[in-house]
Amino acid sequence: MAPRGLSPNDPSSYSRPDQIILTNIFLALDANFERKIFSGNVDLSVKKINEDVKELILDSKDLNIDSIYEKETGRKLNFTISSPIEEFGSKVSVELPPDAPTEFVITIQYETSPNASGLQWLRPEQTAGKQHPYVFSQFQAIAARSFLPCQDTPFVKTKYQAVISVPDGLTAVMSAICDSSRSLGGRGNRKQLFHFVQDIPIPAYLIAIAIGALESRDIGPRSKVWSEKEVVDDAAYEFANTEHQLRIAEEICGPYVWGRYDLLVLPPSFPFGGMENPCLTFVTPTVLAGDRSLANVVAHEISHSWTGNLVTNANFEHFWLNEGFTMLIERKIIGRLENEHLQDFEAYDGLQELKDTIKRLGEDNPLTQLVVNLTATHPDDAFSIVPYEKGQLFLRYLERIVGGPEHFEPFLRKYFDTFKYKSITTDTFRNFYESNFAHIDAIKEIDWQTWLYSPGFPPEIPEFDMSYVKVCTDFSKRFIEWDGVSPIPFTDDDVKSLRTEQLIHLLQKIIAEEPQSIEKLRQFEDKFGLKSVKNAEIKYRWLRIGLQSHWEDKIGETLDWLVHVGRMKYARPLYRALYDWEVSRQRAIDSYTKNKDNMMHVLAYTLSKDLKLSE
Ligand SMILES: CC/C=C\C/C=C\C[C@@H](O)/C=C/C=C/C=C\[C@@H](O)CCCC(=O)O
Ligand SMILES: [Zn+2]
Repeated sequence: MAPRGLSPNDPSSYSRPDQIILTNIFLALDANFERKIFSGNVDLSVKKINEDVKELILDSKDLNIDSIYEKETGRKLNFTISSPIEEFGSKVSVELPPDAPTEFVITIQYETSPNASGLQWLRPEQTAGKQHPYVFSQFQAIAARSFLPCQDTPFVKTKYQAVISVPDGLTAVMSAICDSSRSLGGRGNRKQLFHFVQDIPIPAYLIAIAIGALESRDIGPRSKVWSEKEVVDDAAYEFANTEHQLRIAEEICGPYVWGRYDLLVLPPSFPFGGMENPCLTFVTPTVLAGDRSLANVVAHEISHSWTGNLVTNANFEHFWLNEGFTMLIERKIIGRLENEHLQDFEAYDGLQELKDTIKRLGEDNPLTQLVVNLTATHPDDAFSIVPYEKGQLFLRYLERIVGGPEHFEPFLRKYFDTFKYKSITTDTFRNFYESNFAHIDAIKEIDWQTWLYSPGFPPEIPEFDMSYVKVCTDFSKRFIEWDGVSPIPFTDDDVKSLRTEQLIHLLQKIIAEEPQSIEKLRQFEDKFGLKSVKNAEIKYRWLRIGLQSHWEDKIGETLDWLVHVGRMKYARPLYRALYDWEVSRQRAIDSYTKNKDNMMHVLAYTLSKDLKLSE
């Protein structure tokens, strides 16, 4: 448990941007794969808000800080580093010279730790090509402080530039524009330099880096896909609709300001489906289904170009502002890209997952509120789909109250335009909505208090178009009522008639049912071709169904899969299911213990709690 930080703006940060605020970050770092560290300098430009401020407080985690000095004069600055508070890291207090001007630059010489919570260093054998090492970052929510000393709060947004030196033969990419004219190594050089510029102010959690044997393919006028060469062509196929999605997003949200929209497909230990790093979305290889059926992850990350990256939650208590809006825009993109039935189908599917999550967490659990209190809670411990799905339901409700998309979408564009480059809280959004729709009487009936601050189910569930749901409900009923002795109640045509999304939904429905007999599951697996299924959303649900029905064959299959796949969305529920069954519990713990050093920190940390190995 961490006490609320000193910051009045953010319980997860030590920093005091109300006193003195970062205005620019310049990183000059060397990537050392032997030692698994970055080392070098960061120049932090700062601006006093209070002229009497005596110290600059920065967040850090496991950083080895060598020296801090004023850049212009070279004067050394005294600093102290507090003892760390668990996952929150240490407070770095830098003494400011009494005559420091209002704006100045400090240089910090430092190196990261091999255990940096925001970085994963992979040995060559852990990569697709097996020849070269790889490192990637995941800084949301508060792991940027393990890469650089900074004000690690989304309240603070800065531009950044970086010069990264990497071993010859490897390529560095960042959440910025690469200045390729300056990013040259030269034959025979041991190291090559990559230069990056991010000219739009972003919070520290959106700084991102990956270095590996990367190749790229153009997939549109402003997009490339990057990955190791073993997967780059599959990735280019899967994401071929990116430009189309970007154009639809611009119709809904306004101009795309980030210049490039590239994608990086990471190794399978990447812990999330996607991460909206500006200019370069990071994406898990588990979305490479081979049939573009999981491209909604890209619609989601594209949406973040406005929701989260332009208009940002001021701290992670207001995370729903990032994710609820993103889910809304994601589904609007799907609606226009495909059809409105699918938009509603996905929203309905999300509602089922929300119900399961609220049931699991408990209806009175404060973490099921839209706005949460993170005073004593680490953001990683608060993370769930609640801000995503409950947030999206709230926005759909707010949209309906004011007369539907025709009125709400122009409002959304105005909202993005008004608050672009800023970080805001829920109150700012509420005031903006209420003043924009002051002429609509119906808004008086909105129960903001319950929607925002009450735990449990949302006060109102919209009516969804059920065209795609009906067949899933019918299939699920047929399966559940089937005795397993008579012939399986599905024809080959039935199987072919289902869209991938419907099969996923059908499996989700079966998860919510009582355990099924293994004989039924075997026949279902054959009929629907689930044994060697490539689609990770299907595989994950099928493994869950197998485990909850105590099908022993599925224990080994699950553990084998999870040795490589670190996506939290799959790994956590599957590990929990293994833990819940006494037959698989010890095997799950043994497998976790053996593999945890190969997992990204956020997964190892949350799994240790799921497996009751830590508090
Ligand atoms: C109320 C919750 C408060 C704070 C949570 C914020 C961050 C938590 C941290 O664990 C990082 C989350 C990063 C998420 C990135 C991408 C997601 O959208 C992926 C969703 C799951 C998936 O598809 O794999
Ligand atoms: Zn998101």
